[in-house]
Amino acid sequence: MGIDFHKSKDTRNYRVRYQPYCRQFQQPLQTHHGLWSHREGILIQLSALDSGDRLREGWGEIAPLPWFGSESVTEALNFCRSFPDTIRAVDLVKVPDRLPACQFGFESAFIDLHPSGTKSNRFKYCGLLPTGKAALNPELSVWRSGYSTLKWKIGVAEMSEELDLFHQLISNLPIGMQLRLDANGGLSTTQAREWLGACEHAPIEFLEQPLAVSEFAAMQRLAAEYSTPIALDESVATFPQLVQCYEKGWQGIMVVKPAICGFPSKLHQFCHEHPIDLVLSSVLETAIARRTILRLAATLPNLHRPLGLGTGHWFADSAPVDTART
Ligand SMILES: O=C(O)CCC(=O)c1ccccc1C(=O)O
Ligand SMILES: [Mg+2]
Repeated sequence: MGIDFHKSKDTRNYRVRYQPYCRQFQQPLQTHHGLWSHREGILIQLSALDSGDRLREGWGEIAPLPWFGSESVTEALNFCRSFPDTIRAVDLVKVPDRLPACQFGFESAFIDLHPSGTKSNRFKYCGLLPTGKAALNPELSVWRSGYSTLKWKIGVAEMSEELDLFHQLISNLPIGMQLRLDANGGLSTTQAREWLGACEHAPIEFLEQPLAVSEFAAMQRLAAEYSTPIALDESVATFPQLVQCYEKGWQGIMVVKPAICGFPSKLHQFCHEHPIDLVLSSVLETAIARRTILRLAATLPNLHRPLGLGTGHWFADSAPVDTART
């Protein structure tokens, strides 16, 4: 990950193959952005014979999240079709900034070809609860999966109804369990204040993206006024946005979804040069992108917060996707 693959000495020609996929969720995920029922993406495979005539393969994944400002799967697929079917590491610069999920996918495949022996890190994870009343079901597997932190979506239903569920959820939380609340930018300033008031004496790790991306200054004011931390998510979706929020003086938590944040090497470098309070988070990608994210996590400094990757139970077919055809 420390290697910048744009300047890599790897001059080999790799054959590129790609395979679109679609995975159904066990149940749709309800967020302020709407109802989401399946994940579509593209698996990337690079292959070449090495000097000893052994086949070398690297895998990457493009898992866009257009409602967060990344490209769509169609745009990603059009790019894959237009890209040469043989590439070298230096060709990564040709993946433009308007396609951050493609930047992640293609560089991931190169990283996979050059695995560096990183220390194995045992991380804590945050499990994703279903939205609304469903979270209260004690039979849910997330309650028994050993998570120390759970995330619950808000900004979806009527405020009073959600607050009522919130109090029930809090009173049922096991001792020591923390909760992340994620509004996906769906609250007004007044509602955000009401939520932050309700969080005051509850075990809330942070309130994620309470307001719309355009409300940066208002989120800075909320962060200064309340004891519950505010985390940015949609506001820092892509790498240029992350840099911009940092430069505008955001000192709070940043939830970064590597799969839509552009080149992992750029994120790696930025995190090494700047002391950011980082949470890595899933976009409900497959095991391929997850592997890249875990490799990245193992190389980052100050990654003290549980990883937002506790989403495996979301898929109906939880077997890892490990084959690709063209
Ligand atoms: O970050 C996590 O803990 C879980 C992942 C998550 O919440 C999520 C998953 C897919 C798309 C958007 C989001 C989000 O954080 O808003
Ligand atoms: Mg979020």
